[in-house]
Amino acid sequence: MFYQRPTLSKFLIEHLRGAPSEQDLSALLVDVAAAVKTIAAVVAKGQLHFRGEAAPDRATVNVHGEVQKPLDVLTNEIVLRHCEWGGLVAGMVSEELDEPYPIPADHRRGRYLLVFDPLDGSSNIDVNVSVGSIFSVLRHDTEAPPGPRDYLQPGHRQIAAGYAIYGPTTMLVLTVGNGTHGFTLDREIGNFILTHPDLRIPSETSEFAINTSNERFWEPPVQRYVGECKEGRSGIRERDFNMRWIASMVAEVHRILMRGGVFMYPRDTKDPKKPGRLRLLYEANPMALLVEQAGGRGSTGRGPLLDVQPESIHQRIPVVLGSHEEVERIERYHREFEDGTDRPFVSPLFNERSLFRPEAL
Ligand SMILES: O=P(O)(O)OC[C@H]1O[C@](O)(COP(=O)(O)O)[C@@H](O)[C@@H]1O
Ligand SMILES: [Mg+2]
Ligand SMILES: [Mg+2]
Repeated sequence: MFYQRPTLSKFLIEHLRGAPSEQDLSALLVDVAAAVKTIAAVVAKGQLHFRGEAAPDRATVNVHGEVQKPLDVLTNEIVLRHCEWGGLVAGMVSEELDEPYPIPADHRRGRYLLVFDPLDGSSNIDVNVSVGSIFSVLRHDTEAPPGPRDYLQPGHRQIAAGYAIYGPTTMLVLTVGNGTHGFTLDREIGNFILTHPDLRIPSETSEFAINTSNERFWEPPVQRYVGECKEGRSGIRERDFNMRWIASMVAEVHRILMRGGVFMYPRDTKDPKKPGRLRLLYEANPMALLVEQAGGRGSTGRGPLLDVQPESIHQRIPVVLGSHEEVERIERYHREFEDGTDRPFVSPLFNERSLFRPEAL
């Protein structure tokens, strides 16, 4: 089948033409895309994949203390095997590995570091809901093999970032620093085709995504923001909001890139040892870059995500991202909370237009 639209390889050649130092980057991204195609095929098979084989009977636990599903382990292997041999990466960090993955001694080492979450939203696998993979590429401009500290680069140093979403269609959404672009996998010809060039996130939204079962653990600025959204047209926002929660960050960010919205996994007090749920290097940073390249904003609630200096490879971070004006509003609520000028959140039962407001009783 012949397409007028560019394939991923053609797009990369055109977009990286002016950057001779990044010649190998397109080759690496093509390797990542090959891994994504393999994962798409495996995910699509579901339980059929393990038919007749010993589906692992002993659950393993990753560095985060989370039970690894067989597909977490398998998809991690798929990315490592596709990307370790091409002489393009110097090392890799994965959500599923305690330590950075060193390139085997008999393979050539390249000048890039690949960090990834091979299967995001894996709790959705058993219920056949969209999952994804997330990745980010950093530079490693030295001959020496990378140590853990070499991966601790702030998000604005990413030279490429992307995710794959395994939904009704498989898509690869990518940035190499000049916009965010979506490619759809044509399974018959095995190619990613540019179907969504230059995605733009509307700056305002009436849709938010947050796990409200954690509401009692949120900080006041987040309670204030979500409370005001829920008040809808009877509150200070003067319009109704809609809410979504897919429990798969890839699917939430994809929706935001397609039609706007705001996604939050904020700091909470559920587990005081954890400053957030999502991981900085391979979840928050790549998504923040994709969102910012599409005109949105990525924040911790207190400042830009892409400016955070990582302290460890599996560090967690609060995440607020999506439509620019909404994220700025949430940041303002955090500032007002910290300097004591915030408006205390008043239940809708007692707001200005309610019959139940204290002075009306
Ligand atoms: O259990 P919750 O609060 O719904 O968490 C959902 C979040 O966890 C994640 O699934 C974490 O990713 P992993 O599946 O890679 O651990 C995010 O995609 C999602 O936003
Ligand atoms: Mg994840
Ligand atoms: Mg994962």
